[in-house]
Amino acid sequence: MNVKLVSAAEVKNVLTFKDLIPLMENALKKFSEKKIEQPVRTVIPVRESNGFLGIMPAYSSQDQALAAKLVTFFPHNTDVPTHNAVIVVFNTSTGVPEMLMDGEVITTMRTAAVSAVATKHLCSVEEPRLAILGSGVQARSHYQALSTLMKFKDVRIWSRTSANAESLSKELGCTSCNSAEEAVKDADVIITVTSSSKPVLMKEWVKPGAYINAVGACRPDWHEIDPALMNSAVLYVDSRNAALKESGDVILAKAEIYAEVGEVISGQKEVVKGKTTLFKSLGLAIEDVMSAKLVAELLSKTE
Ligand SMILES: NC(=O)C1=CN([C@@H]2O[C@H](COP(=O)(O)OP(=O)(O)OC[C@H]3O[C@@H](n4cnc5c(N)ncnc54)[C@H](O)[C@@H]3O)[C@@H](O)[C@H]2O)C=CC1
Ligand SMILES: O=C(O)C1=NCCCC1
Repeated sequence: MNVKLVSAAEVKNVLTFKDLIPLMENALKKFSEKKIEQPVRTVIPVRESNGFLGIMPAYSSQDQALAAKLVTFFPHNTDVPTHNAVIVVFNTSTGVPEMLMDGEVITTMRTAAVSAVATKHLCSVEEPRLAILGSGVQARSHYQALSTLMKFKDVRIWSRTSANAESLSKELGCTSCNSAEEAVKDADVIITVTSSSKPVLMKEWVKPGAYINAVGACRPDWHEIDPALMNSAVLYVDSRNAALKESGDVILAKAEIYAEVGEVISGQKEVVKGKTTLFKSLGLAIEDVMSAKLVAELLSKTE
């Protein structure tokens, strides 16, 4: 077996949001058009660490892309990232494994790119006030991704560790806030990217008509969003099947799913305008598979 290893540095060198955002838009569209082979991910709990191993395969015949991501989430990690991943890329004619690629950078970037796509379709405010709850890897990548699509009137960041919020705010040229309520006041776009298993965003703090990218809380007994907010917002998801199995935000609130964001992109569903709107992101294998194919193509051009 002759498998090419692709490091995180090599992925970082070639992957851009300029390429990734339209690619994720196309991946979400194809997923909701049922053109993708993808089960809901298998999750192996590692209870001693309150973490898990996720197994995420997908295949796109149209793109001749076949791969599987193995991703771990250990929320209490301090010296290493809380999320680590590898992607195995297979030859679609023979099934022979061809690449073993870093999946952490791809996960970091593709997740933010998906939120940027959802924001483009579901938020109509020209120069929004942005609030970010959380100050980790996804907080930074979400700011970077959305900044490629829009300017912000102002940006406020809250984190349970104020020093981390201050540090990221200084890095990005934003304002750090001492409470989530202060951060989201009058915000047009809110991004929740915490590892909290209890709500960090309450309905009464959110301006009517605001748009929320809810990215954390990927287990059925974890939630980031106040159930009252889940039940008052127009709810979009990346995958109905994944949301109904994995999303505590949806399950615990018994919230009604209006549409997959891919159904909006493909024109199967109209956007409901003028109402508080929430996109619940869980992460789809096809996002990783298409990202890995792009990285492989970009790397081949540099050889
Ligand atoms: N939807 C998707 O496709 C993906 C979702 N995620 C999720 O996004 C979230 C953020 O991921 P990363 O930024 O990579 O993690 P990270 O570990 O880099 O950052 C986590 C952030 O959450 C905060 N936090 C942790 N526990 C908290 C609590 N109990 N209350 C309030 N804040 C708390 C931390 O202080 C930190 O600011 C995680 O829940 C992760 O599982 C991650 C990758 C993909
Ligand atoms: O899609 C992913 O990759 C992940 N989603 C939820 C948190 C773990 C990684």
